[in-house]
Amino acid sequence: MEGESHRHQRQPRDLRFLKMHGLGNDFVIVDARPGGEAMTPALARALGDRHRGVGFDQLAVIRNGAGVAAEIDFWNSDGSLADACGNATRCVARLLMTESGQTALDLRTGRGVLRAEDAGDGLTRVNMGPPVLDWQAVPLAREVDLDALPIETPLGVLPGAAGMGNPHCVFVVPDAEAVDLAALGPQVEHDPLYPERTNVEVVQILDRETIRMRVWERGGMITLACGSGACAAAVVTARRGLTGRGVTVRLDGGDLRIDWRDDGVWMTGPTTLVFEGRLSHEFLDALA
Ligand SMILES: N[C@@H](CCC[C@H](N)C(=O)O)C(=O)O
Repeated sequence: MEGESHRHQRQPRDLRFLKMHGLGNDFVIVDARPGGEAMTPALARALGDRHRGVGFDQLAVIRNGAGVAAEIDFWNSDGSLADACGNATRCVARLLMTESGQTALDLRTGRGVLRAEDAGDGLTRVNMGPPVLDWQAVPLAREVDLDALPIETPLGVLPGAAGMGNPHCVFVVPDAEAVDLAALGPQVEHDPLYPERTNVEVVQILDRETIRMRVWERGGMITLACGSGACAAAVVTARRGLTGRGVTVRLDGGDLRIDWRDDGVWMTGPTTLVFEGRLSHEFLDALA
C-alpha cells in the first residue's frame, strides 16, 4: 500500500512539523495544506527513526480536501501507509478545531469521512465508523469465523478479527500483563491469514465496562495506545457478550472511552501538543 501519485511530489527543503500525542501514542504532524508538501516512504522512515530523525508511532500529513475540514494520510515508521489511525485523527481534529474555533468538523481519511467533536474537558471524540466485520474487507485471506480465527499461538485462545479501516486481531486473555507481546506481535502481524498484515491486541476483561489492552501495531512496535485497536477490541468483546457496547479501555498510556453506537464506534480521549519543529536542511538534503 505504498503511496499514490499525489503523495509523491517534490520534496521541500524546509519542512515544519508538530509533535503531538494521544495517550502516549505519538505523532509527527505535517501540515501540507499551505504548500502541498509531499511525503515519501523514505522520508517517513527517516523521520520515524527515534535516534537519527524525530521519532513517531505514526506520521500524519494534513492536506486540503473538498467538503471536509481536511484530509489526512497516515504513515507508519516503517514507511507503510495506514488507512486509519484513531489517536492521530483525534490530534488533528483538536488542532483544526483550535485553529478554526469550531467544535465539530469532518475529516477525510482512507477510512472515509469521520466526524470529530469537542467532547468538553479538553477531550476530543471521533466517530471511527462502523466496524468492518466482513472477512474480505478486514481483509483476511479466506472465509473464516471472525470470532474464532484459526491462528495458533502459545496463548491457547483463538483471536477475533475486526476492521476499523485497518486490520486488527484481538486476543482475549486472563492476564494481559503476562503475555510476551514482543514475541506474539510480530508472529501474528505476519500471519498469512492477514494478507496486509495486522495490528495485534491482547485484552483482559476487568468488568463489563472496563477492559485492559496492550497493543502491537502493524509497522513493528508496541505502542502506549492505539485508538483503532481500542475500537476493535471493544467490538470483539461486545460481540462475544463479555462487555456492553460502552467500555473504558485501559491502555499503557491511559484510558480511552469507546462507545459502539448505531452510527459507528466513537472514541473519546485526551490529546497533547508537545512542540513545533522545523527539519534542518542537513537532514533533508541527506535524503535527497
Ligand atoms: N495508532 C493508531 C493505529 C495506527 C495504524 C496502524 N499501525 C496500522 O498500520 O494500521 C491508532 O490510534 O489507531
